[in-house]
Formats: sequence, C-alpha cells, structure tokens
Amino acid sequence: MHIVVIGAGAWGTAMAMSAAAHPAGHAVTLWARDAAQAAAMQAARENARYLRGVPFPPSLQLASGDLAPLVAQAQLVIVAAPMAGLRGLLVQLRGCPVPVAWLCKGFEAAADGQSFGLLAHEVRAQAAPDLRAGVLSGPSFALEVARGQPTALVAASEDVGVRDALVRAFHSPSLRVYANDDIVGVEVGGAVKNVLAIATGLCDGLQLGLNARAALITRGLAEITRLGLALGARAETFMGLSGLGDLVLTATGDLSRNRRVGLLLAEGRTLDQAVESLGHVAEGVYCARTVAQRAARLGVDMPITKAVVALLDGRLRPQDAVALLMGRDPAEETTTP
Ligand SMILES: NC(=O)C1=CN([C@@H]2O[C@H](COP(=O)(O)OP(=O)(O)OC[C@H]3O[C@@H](n4cnc5c(N)ncnc54)[C@H](O)[C@@H]3O)[C@@H](O)[C@H]2O)C=CC1
Ligand SMILES: O=C(CO)COP(=O)(O)O
Repeated sequence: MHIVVIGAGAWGTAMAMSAAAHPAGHAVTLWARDAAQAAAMQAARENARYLRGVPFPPSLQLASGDLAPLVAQAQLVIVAAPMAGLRGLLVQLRGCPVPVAWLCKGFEAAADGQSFGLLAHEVRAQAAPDLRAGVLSGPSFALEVARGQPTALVAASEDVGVRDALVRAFHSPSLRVYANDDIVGVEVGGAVKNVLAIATGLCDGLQLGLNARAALITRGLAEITRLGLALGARAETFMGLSGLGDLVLTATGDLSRNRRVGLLLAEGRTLDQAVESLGHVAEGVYCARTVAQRAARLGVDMPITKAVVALLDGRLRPQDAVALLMGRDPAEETTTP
C-alpha cells in the first residue's frame, strides 16, 4: 500500500514509522510542512526534535512542499496535524478519491470564540464532505509506538472501506487495530480524556492520593459518556480503547503532555509556562472550554471539566477546585444526568 502521512510531529512520525516497518512492505512517505525539518530528518534518519534516538525504518521516505503529487499517488492519506491544522488540510484534500483518516484528538476551537467548536468528523462535513474519511484513535503514546511496543488502536468510520484500509495499513504484530463504526463515540473519548488528564495530573501533583485519582478517572468517564450519549454515540464505545483505555493511559501515564500540564500547574507554574515547557501540543488546554460550552448547550453536567476550565482561566486555585468538587450535593452513581 502507498501511504502518505501529513504532519511530522511525534504522532505522525510514530505512525509513519509503524506503517513503514509493517511486514506487508508498505511504501510510506512522511510529509513535514517545514522543508528544513524534512531534510534534517532525512539526513539523521530520525525525528530528533520529537522522537530522539529512535531510528527510522530504512524504507521511510521524507517529503515537504507541494502535497498534490504525493496525494495523487497515495492509496491512504493520514492527517497527523493537531486539531488546529485539520480544517486547512482537509480543504486541501477536497476531491481526494482514496480514504483519508486523521489522528488528532480534540475539538476545533470556535472561530469567533463565542459559539462551540466541532469534532473532527464535523469539521470534515463542513470542509470536505466528499472525502471518504475516518479517525484512528485509542491509547497510544508516540514514543512506545515508534519503538514497536505493543499497542491497540481503533479505526472508526461510517465507511467500511475506510476502516478496512486503516486495518490493512497499520494492523501488525506490534499494533492491533480494531474497527468501530461509532465515530462520534471514538472522537468524544479521544477529545475529553485530554481535559480529564489535566485534572488527574493536578490531583497527583497536589498529592491528593490514589483514592482521589481513581474517583476522578471514574467520574471523568461518566462525564465523557454523558456528553457522548447526548451527541449520538453508543455507550459501549466508552468502555473500549478510545474511551476507558485512552482515559486510563493519559490520566496515569507520565508520557502524557496533558497530564504534565496538570502536574506543572500543581507545582505553581502558570499555564503559559506549563505549555511552553512541553514543546508539544496539549489538546486538552485548547478544547476544555469548548467541551464545557458544548455540554452546557446540550444540558449535560460535566463538573470536572468545568473545574478544569476555571483553573485554566485562572478563576480557581487548585486547592479550591478540590473543595468545589468534593462539596457538591450527594448524588446517585449514574452515568446519565
Ligand atoms: N503524541 C502522541 O502520543 C499522540 C498524539 N495524538 C494526537 O495527534 C495530534 C498531533 O499530536 P503530536 O504529533 O503529538 O503533536 P506535536 O506537538 O508532537 O507535533 C505537532 C506537529 O504538527 C505540525 N503541524 C501543525 N499544524 C500543521 C499543519 N497545518 N500542517 C501540517 N503540520 C502541522 C507541527 O509542525 C508539528 O510538527 C494531536 O491532536 C494529538 O492529540 C494522538 C495520539 C497519540
Ligand atoms: O493521546 C495520547 C495517548 O493516547 C497522548 O496524550 P497526550 O497528548 O496527553 O500526550
């Protein structure tokens, strides 16, 4: 298969490396928007900025510049930019006849800063409705995938041909790819777990204890599920890899950039300092407010998410967030409001 991966951050690079090492011998090209970065990676045979010390498979090709000729040869196109870059890239891909899948996890920020933002499949419906498209998601730190450590992902699309293409491209002895037709559920899980990972990072940074962390994860999953159901997802998706799986990984694994934001805030760093020190995108920072706005519009209660938004906005101190969440009225343990 000929696969083009657009975006050479940590995750695009790791997935391109995984596909290039696939026993089926795919021809994989990793496209970077910065020509100098592409040339440096080609020379060093590694992505020294994002995945230092993990060598590329010999067959992995690097590219930059005009996307059109590359896409014209591809049998599968992977968009590996952050959410903020998705719309522009999908517009460029309009008319592409082969399956397209994105890897980003989040909500697009609303352009006017007032209305709510969109999930990736909703962006695609506006920007490039002709595309045969889907998402690849699930619990997966880029470094571990680049190293070939065992990982399981979900390929979600309403189009069975897209799901099949993703399985053929990436399913390998080190990477299991499960198919799912609930793209809404898969995208909601991937987006909201980032917000909740900020909360658990904060909880652990404040040394509130393991009980508190387990409570946050479990009640966080209830929040994800409530929002997902209101948006039309299936409940069972949230017990799968893109829901519970990714929430547990991101909330507890120190490789998570979103969790690290929470840990840094707990140390007393400002949000700007925390984001600056990551050197990577932390989607939860950008989409927390959107999640809260969209939930409010749907009448969905998301107290942990609301507390994270207040913290990120500087309206609440970490200690006060704990008191706020613990001080809520007693409630039934249900997922539905
Ligand atoms: N790093 C990880 O372990 C995982 C990341 N993701 C998701 O994948 C997305 C990308 O994350 P990372 O690669 O980790 O971010 P990163 O911060 O490592 O790199 C982002 C890359 O995207 C490039 N980029 C930004 N806008 C672009 C555009 N318009 N066109 C092309 N390239 C553009 C930047 O130049 C940079 O190379 C995020 O939505 C993230 O949530 C999902 C699963 C795992
Ligand atoms: O999505 C991820 C793991 O599945 C990566 O999470 P972070 O963006 O928090 O590093």
